[in-house]
Parts: sequence; C-alpha cells; structure tokens
Amino acid sequence: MASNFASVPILDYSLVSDPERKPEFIKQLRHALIDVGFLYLSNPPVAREDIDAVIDYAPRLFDLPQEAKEKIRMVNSPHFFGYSRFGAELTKGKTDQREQFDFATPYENQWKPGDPEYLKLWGSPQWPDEDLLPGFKETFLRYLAQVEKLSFNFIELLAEAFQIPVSSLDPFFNEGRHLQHRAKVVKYPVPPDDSSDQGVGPHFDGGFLTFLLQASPHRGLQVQNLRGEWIDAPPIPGSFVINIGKALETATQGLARATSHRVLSPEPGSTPRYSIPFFQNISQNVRIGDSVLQFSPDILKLKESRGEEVAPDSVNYAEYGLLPSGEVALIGRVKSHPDVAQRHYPDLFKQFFPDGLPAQGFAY
Ligand SMILES: O=C(O)CCC(=O)C(=O)O
Ligand SMILES: [Fe+2]
Repeated sequence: MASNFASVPILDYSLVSDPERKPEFIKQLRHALIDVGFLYLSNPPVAREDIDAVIDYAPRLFDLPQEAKEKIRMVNSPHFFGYSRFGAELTKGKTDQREQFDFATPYENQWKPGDPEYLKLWGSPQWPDEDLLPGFKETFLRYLAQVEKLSFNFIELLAEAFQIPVSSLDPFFNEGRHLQHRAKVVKYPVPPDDSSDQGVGPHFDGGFLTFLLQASPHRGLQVQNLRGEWIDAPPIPGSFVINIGKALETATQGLARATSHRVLSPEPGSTPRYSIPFFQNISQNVRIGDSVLQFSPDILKLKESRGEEVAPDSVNYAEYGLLPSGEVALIGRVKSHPDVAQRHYPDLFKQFFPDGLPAQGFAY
C-alpha cells in the first residue's frame, strides 16, 4: 500500500530517555525515515535558552553595517565560510532570494601539500567582530556543540530503527568523530511585489542529517510528498526539523529517504523569515559506495511499502557513491560560490567555469 504523507510527523525526544516508551519513538522514527524523509523533533536535548539566544541574534547579524558583513565575505575563505550577499545563488535557474552567513563547528585546517584538495574545505570560520555583536560567537558555538551531540545520538537511533549495530556506522566517522559540521544563518527578505517567491528552490541536502531551526514564525518551508505535492512544514516553537541528505540516503540503500524541499519567500507586507540549518557531515575520505550499510530483508522490504513515487522537482546529485564525500562537498561549494572557487581553487574553477566568472552560482 502506498504511504503518501500529508504532513510532517512530530516525534518527542523525551520518549528516548523513557525505557517504556522508547520503542514507540523508534517505530515512529522508522516510519518518518523511510516514508517521509522529514520529521519534527520536539523536546530536543538543546538548552532552550541557547535556542532562544541564537534566534534573537539572527536578525541582529543581518542588521550589522554592510561593511562589517563584507569584511567577512565568503570570498576571503578557502573553507567557504562567511557572508554571502542577497541573491548570490540560483537553484533550478532562478535566483534564491536569501542572504546568508556560513559558520561551522570548530576545526583547524589539516591540509598539507600533496593532500587531496578537498581537505582544504574544513577550517576556521569567519566570525563578525565581537564588539559589534557581543557574545554571538560563544553562544552560537555552544548551540552548535549541542546540535552536534544530538546529531550523533540521532544517527545511533537511526541504527536502532533499522536494526543494525551502531558500530556499522563507524566507517562514516573514521576520524574518531573529529569532524566539522557547517551551519548557516539565513535571512529571507520580503520580495518586491512583482518578483518571484523563491526563497530557495527545490533541492535535496547533501550530507547525512540536517537539523533546521526555524528562527521566526513564518511559514515558507515546504516538503514534497511522494505524489509530488508540496506540504507545508510551518515552525513549531522549541522543535527542530530534521531531514535526510543524499549521502545518508545513498549509504542506507535508499531506506532513509532524502526528500525534496524548498522555501517560499515571506508574503508581501510581512517581515523577513530567518532560519538556521545545521548540516551533519561525515569523514571527508569516505566513498559512500564502498561503505553502503546492509539490512535484513524484512527492513529492506519496508521501502517497497512506499509505493509509486513521482519524480520530485529537485535535481539529483549523481556523484554521491563514487567520490570521497569531501570531494562531493567541494564540488557543490565550487558550483554554488564560483567567486570563492576562482580565488582559492583555480583549477577546479576552470574545470567548472571554462567561460569565466558567472554573475551567480548554481546551487543545483
Ligand atoms: O531555510 C530553511 O528553512 C531551509 C533551508 C534549506 O533547505 C537549506 O539551506 O538547505
Ligand atoms: Fe535544504
């Protein structure tokens, strides 16, 4: 029987610490991973005051003087961290009407001559001047550390839901979990009346799990169901939206479903929408095709119960199984931010942009 969905399920993390009710959580998780690819997580193990604080900082970050933002613009950073001006990217040929800052969990770049170029991708983020936004860096890092911990807990819950040993995930985290995860703070302004309403066009995320904090009360996030219909995923205060990236979909033989999603701009007369996605990474040297997880036939059969799916509007990442995950990520970044690539990765830049610098990047 087909299991199309009309809403995104809500899972309560407090069930996880209750031995009697944890099986209920695991069952709901299995359904959400296989049949939906999106879920809300209520009562997450992240301090409410830190969630509230990062939500409060979001508009203030964008309200910094333009020169303070430009000072940390992404083109300065070989790690693709920092500020991207409004409208810098296209998705499916249309401008994404958003402005963003890319930050990350702490990491010291380890690249040395002779290493693969993708090892340059992880390194120190650029932060705004402390005196302009006191406490932001410290608060945001404290928030990220908690979401990172949750991301590892959650991947273990996924192993339980799919009835595989937690240790079978080790190959994806083969540097002792010393990884760097990227997180953005995003602003979707109200577009002028005659403009498109594309906040970000239909896409899949790339990595393992995404933990999204919707940082203002606006609707706008939509998720594409199996019939191709767009379903609203409005903010639920105090909860995260969690979704599956293409790397995890590939690693689980498609059991965990990467689901197409998009954001519509705020309506005319409204106010800007803010969001804070956290993208869980895996080790840069892992080639997913070499580490695909194995499941029992009973678990694999659950995939069939999804029934027929129409082709989603998002375009696929074809390279996933074949290249080291760091290289897949670097290629994605090069396409999205050609100006950064031109400065820091000139050979790759020439390969992807033989005609020179385009006005905008191509997210997908
Ligand atoms: O802003 C949002 O709610 C979602 C953003 C998103 O899907 C992304 O940046 O990958
Ligand atoms: Fe996304």
